[in-house]
Amino acid sequence: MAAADWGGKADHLAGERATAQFDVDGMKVAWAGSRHAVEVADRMACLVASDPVFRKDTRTMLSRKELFKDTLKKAAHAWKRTVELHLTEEEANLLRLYIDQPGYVDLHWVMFVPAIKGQGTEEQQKKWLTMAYKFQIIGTYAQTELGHGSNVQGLETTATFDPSTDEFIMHSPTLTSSKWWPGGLGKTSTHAVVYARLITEGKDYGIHGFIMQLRSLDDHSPLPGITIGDIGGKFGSGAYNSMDNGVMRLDHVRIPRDQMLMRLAQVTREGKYVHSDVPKQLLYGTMVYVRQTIVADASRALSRAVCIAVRYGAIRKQFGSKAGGPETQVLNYKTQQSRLFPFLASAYAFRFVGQWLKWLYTDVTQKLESKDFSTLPEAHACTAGLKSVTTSATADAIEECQKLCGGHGYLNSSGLPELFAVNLPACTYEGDNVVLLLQVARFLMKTVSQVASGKQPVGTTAYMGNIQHLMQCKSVVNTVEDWLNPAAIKEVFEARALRMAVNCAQNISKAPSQEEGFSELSPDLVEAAVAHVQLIIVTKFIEKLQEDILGHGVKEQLQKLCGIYALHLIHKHLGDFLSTGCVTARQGSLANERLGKLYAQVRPNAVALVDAFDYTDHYLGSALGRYDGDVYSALYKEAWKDPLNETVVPDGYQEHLRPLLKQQLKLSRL
Ligand SMILES: CCCCCCCCCC/C=C\CCC/C=C/C(=O)SCCNC(=O)CCNC(=O)[C@H](O)C(C)(C)COP(=O)(O)OP(=O)(O)OC[C@H]1O[C@@H](n2cnc3c(N)ncnc32)[C@H](O)[C@@H]1OP(=O)(O)O
Ligand SMILES: Cc1cc2nc3c(=O)[nH]c(=O)nc-3n(C[C@H](O)[C@H](O)[C@H](O)COP(=O)(O)OP(=O)(O)OC[C@H]3O[C@@H](n4cnc5c(N)ncnc54)[C@H](O)[C@@H]3O)c2cc1C
Repeated sequence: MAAADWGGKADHLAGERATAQFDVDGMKVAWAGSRHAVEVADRMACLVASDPVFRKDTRTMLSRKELFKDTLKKAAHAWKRTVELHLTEEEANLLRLYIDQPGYVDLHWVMFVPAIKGQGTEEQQKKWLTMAYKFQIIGTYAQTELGHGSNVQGLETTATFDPSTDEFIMHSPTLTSSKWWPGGLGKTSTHAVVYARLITEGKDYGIHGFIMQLRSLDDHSPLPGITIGDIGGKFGSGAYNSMDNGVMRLDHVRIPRDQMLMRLAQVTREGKYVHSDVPKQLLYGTMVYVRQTIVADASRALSRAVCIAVRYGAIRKQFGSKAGGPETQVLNYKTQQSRLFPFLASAYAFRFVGQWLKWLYTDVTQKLESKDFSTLPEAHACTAGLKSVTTSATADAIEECQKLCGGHGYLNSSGLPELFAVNLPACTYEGDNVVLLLQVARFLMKTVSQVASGKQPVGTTAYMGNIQHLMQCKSVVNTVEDWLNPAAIKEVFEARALRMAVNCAQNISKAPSQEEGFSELSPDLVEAAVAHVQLIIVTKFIEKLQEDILGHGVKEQLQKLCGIYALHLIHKHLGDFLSTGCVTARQGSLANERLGKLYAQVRPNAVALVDAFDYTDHYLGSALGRYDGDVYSALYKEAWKDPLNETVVPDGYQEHLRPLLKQQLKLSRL
């Protein structure tokens, strides 16, 4: 299908496709998760690619105002098509994804609706979700303030209950309490879930969620007492500037009591605070949900960058043989392969761990519904850790893919600058990645202490129960081939993660207090958390290979990619593996040798492996990553679209360039 908007012209990558040793259709199914997923994604991608309203080839050339208006137009058109075509929720989500332009609808569907679902009572859900589902109201998630983002408990906005009127008074007491960042808040949202300190009967009960109407449903003007606007331009052209991230100040704005989200806690008519018998952390449930979706976003973004760099690498040629033979495709350089193929493997690894995380989230949600809260800490640690590791790796990889494409990768028409700019903030939003890794570390330290007191850990920390073995085992790897054994790979990752966590726990216990020790050792704790999360990713990839995977050669390719993912981490973090005594220097170099062989085996399959992502040229948005590989014509054509090329002689020539040139000419004649 990826050729659908390609039109059957000459395929410059045909030779590359002919060398593939596996069934690309089968790989598409493995990547997407099912045949149904491939089919529905194809249909939605084609729907978007064939609709002129969803064009995005000149997006980076638009002014902020034009870009914002274009986003409003696309969102409205998408909704129109959703209704006209009676799209299912799955189809509508994919439609939004392939439109590929961040906008208020993301916050509406990904945060506002889930916040009400998770924290609203049945009655509140009925009232607000009915309107939200029909887009009669547009909502956002207003948590972060100018002064605090990571420290949610430090938020300053107040919601003070007034029993005389049965209302909350929503107020921003300081400049730093201004809401700052919520997407869609700046210019679009009519409503928001606003997080504020609940004060009743003179007592501060901490942060709670409240539904507030922000703008008139007649003329869109802000309601009395609400000052609201956009926070200004952001990194890169196009990119996240399509989103109206907003600032909001509240001046004693009154809302009815029943607009406090009351599933987790209530305030009675008399003003009495009542907390339900559920963990207070459920207030953070929306963030857990979104972090889980961000892992899937990361694998998608990474796979787009890799697709561009692989296809371009197969087209781009530099230098020939000394004997004057043909020039070399840059993808054939071993240095390109060792930089790029780990990203290819990571894209698949993140995709599979994202599919598993979605399952975990669904499982935990079902347990929560039946009041089983036991798996909540693990769900928090897994979503926080995986969000952090996958988004950081993705942002770094997109930047490296730009370099892998040389100068042309720096052009907007390569698609890479925008891809980088859109995905970079994923390292910050929904929790700064370091802050989240410290949460994982906290969970690990608790687990280590539970293991020490004889409790058997479960789920993703079950390996810690094997402490006697893992603290002293030596890797059995003795030859390059031994690194093909998944059990050998898993063991060294388990041993490294456990030993790093136990080292941290032992060092913390030497500190004057737990808190001081945690703070002092936080850089080590972050590394221990990364080791644990990488173990999860490696494990889930290995488990994926134990499933039924159909299609000629598909499993074999995935085995190679799994090997690359794991072994490149051993190579990259060799210091960890050596210092914890999990591998010897010799085993480290055997891993590297194995890695080189795997790169050579993947090389003839590289283009087909990125074809399996099944991206249309529209979605990829890259002159370098085109399906047909006709890179140079595309680059040439794209250049002429730039507004600078609208006139042959540029604006400003008469005022600035001509006088300068004339003056210099005159001086030279003197
Ligand atoms: C071309 C592009 C195409 C389009 C692309 C479109 C992409 C669309 C995708 C859209 C997705 C997103 C859009 C971006 C929108 C962004 C939104 C936001 O950023 S919203 C704001 C998010 N804010 C944060 O994440 C704040 C981070 N901070 C926190 O989460 C917490 O405060 C934290 C974790 C730092 C904890 O703080 P603290 O240490 O103070 O602990 P607490 O006292 O609060 O907690 C004690 C206890 O609770 C545990 N805990 C913490 N969090 C959770 C949780 N979520 N679930 C369960 N448990 C939790 C914590 O570990 C402690 O446990 P204990 O047992 O006591 O150790
Ligand atoms: C594009 C974008 C969209 C967003 N959308 C929304 C939205 O829709 N709604 C919303 O409510 N918010 C939104 N946010 C806000 C976002 O959630 C916060 O920016 C994020 O949670 C990080 O918080 P912060 O900005 O306060 O960073 P800070 O916490 O101030 O971080 C600054 C630095 O301090 C470090 N640091 C902080 N605390 C610690 C610690 N305890 N230990 C060690 N290091 C620490 C961090 O690692 C970081 O390097 C958005 C942000 C962005 C960039």
